[in-house]
Amino acid sequence: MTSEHVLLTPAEMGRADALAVASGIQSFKLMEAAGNAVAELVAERYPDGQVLILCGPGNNGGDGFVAAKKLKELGREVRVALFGDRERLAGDAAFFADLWNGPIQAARPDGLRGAKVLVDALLGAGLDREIEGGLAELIEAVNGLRVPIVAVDVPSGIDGTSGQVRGVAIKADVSVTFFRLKPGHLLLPGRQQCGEVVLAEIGIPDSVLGDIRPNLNRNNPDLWQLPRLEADGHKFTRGHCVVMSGGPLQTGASRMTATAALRTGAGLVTLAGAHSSLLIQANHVTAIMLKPVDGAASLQLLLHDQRINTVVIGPAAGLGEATKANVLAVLASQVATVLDADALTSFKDSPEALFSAIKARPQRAVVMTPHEGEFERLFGKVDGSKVDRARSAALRSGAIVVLKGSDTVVAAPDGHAVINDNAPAILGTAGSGDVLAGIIAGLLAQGMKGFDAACAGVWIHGETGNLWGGPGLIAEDLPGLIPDVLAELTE
Ligand SMILES: NC(=O)C1=CN([C@@H]2O[C@H](COP(=O)(O)OP(=O)(O)OC[C@H]3O[C@@H](n4cnc5c(N)ncnc54)[C@H](O)[C@@H]3O)[C@@H](O)[C@H]2O)[C@@H](O)CC1
Ligand SMILES: [K+]
Repeated sequence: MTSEHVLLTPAEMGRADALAVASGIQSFKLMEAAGNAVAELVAERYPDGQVLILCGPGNNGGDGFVAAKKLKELGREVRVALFGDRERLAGDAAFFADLWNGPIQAARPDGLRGAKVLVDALLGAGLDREIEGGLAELIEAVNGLRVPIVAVDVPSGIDGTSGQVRGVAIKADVSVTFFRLKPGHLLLPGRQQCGEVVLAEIGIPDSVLGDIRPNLNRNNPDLWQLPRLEADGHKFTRGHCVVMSGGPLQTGASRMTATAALRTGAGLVTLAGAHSSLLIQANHVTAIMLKPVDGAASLQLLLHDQRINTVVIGPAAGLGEATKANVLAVLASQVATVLDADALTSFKDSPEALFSAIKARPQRAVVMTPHEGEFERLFGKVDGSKVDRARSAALRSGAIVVLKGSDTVVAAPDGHAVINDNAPAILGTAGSGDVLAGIIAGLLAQGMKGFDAACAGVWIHGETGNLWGGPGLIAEDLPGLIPDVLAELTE
C-alpha cells in the first residue's frame, strides 16, 4: 500500500524530523527546503508586488526567514516582521534570521499595509495553547486585510492534530505543508482555514514512516479494493442484503438504503418489515424483494437463510424496544451489519447492551454510521479530536465507526482510521445518510471487510455528490449516480 495518503500529527511530524536528522540529514537543510518551497509558491502564484512575511518565535518563523531570503534573491520586494524577540530565536530559526540581511520590524496590527501578498509564518506545529493578547490582535488584523495569505505548514492558530481554532486563526488562501498532510488540514474547521493545501517534499525519506507506524490516512481509492465481478459468479455469490423497512408512513428511508445497496452491486436486496409497510414499498420497488417480518423472532428465523449475509437496520426503523430487539436479533446471527440512525439511538439508555452484542461476534463486521447527534446519544461527550472520538468509540463498541459530517472519520477498534474529504456540502440533505448505509451494505454483501467497506462507501457517497455537481440534489438522486462512480473506480 502506498504511504502518500498517510496523515501525521504534529507530534509524529516531529518524530519524522528527528528520524531524518538521526539518519544524517542536517536539520537546517529541511528548514531551507521548506522555506524555499513557500517562496517558490509565492513567486509562482503571486508574481507581483511587495511580500510581507510575518515570522513567529519558533521554527515556523524560521521557514519564514528562509522564504524572505529566497524571494529577495528572486528580485522581490520583501518586508519581514517578527512577533517576538530577535534575541530569543534559537537553533535553525536564529541561523536563518542571521542570514536575512534586510530589516526586521516588529509585527504589529498597524504595520501591515502595503503588501500585495502575505506569508503567515507565525505558528505551525508548535502551537500549544490558546492565542491571546497581542498575537490575537495581529491575526485579527491580518484577516481583515484584503490581501492573499500563504500559510506556512498550517494557518497560525489551527491545531494541526484536531483542526480546531485555538482562540483565533489565520484564514489562508493557500497552505504549504511538508512531507505529509496533517489531520488539521482535513478536519473542520481547519480545512476551511487552510484554503488550498500544497504539499512540498523537503528531503525527509519515506523510510521514517516505518518507525512511526502511523495509522491515520486521508481516504482514497488506493487504500481499498472494490469487489471484483467474477465471470462465474451469480447473484448469490454477490451477496444478499436485507434492509429493515420503516413503518407504513416511514418507508422512504429504507427504500433509498435498499436501492443504494442494489446499485452498489449486492446480488439480491430484500426489504423486510411489517406487512402494512411492505404494501407501501410494493408500490415503489421492482428489483428489490419484499419479505414480511413480524418482530425479532421472525427476523431471526429469516436470517437462518445462510445466503443472507448482510443486514441494514436503522433508517426510519423507529425508536424503542422493537428496534432494539431487532438489532439484537441481527447481531445474534452471522450477517455483516450496518447500524444507522434509530438502531443507534434506541440504545441511548443501554449502550453497553449494544456494545456487548457487537463484541460477542468479532468475526463479523459491524459498521455503525452515526452523525454527531447520534454519536453523542450513544457515547456521551468524548474528548479529543474527531479522530480521537471515533477511535475511542470504535474501541468501546467493537464496531467500525463512521462518524459522519463534511469531514467524516472512519475508525476501527484497532485504531486504524481515515479522514474523508471528498464530500461536497450538497450531500448534507435529508436521506443522504440512508444512501450511505446502503452503499456500505452493498459492499459488505459482496464480501468486503468492514473497515474497507466503510471507507470505500464513504468515498463513493462523496463522489456521487461531486458527480451531481450543482444545487438541487435530493437523496433519491444519489443511488442512480453510484454506477458512474463505480465505473470510474474500476477503470
Ligand atoms: N518538523 C519538521 O520536520 C520541520 C518543521 N519545520 C517548521 O517548524 C515548525 C514547527 O516549529 P516549532 O516546533 O518551533 O513550532 P512553532 O514555530 O510552530 O511554534 C513554537 C513557538 O511558538 C510558541 N507558541 C506556541 N503556542 C503559542 C500561542 N498560542 N501563542 C503564542 N506563542 C505560542 C512557543 O512557545 C514556541 O516559541 C513547523 O510548523 C514547520 O513550519 C520546517 O522547518 C521543516 C522541517
Ligand atoms: K503558520
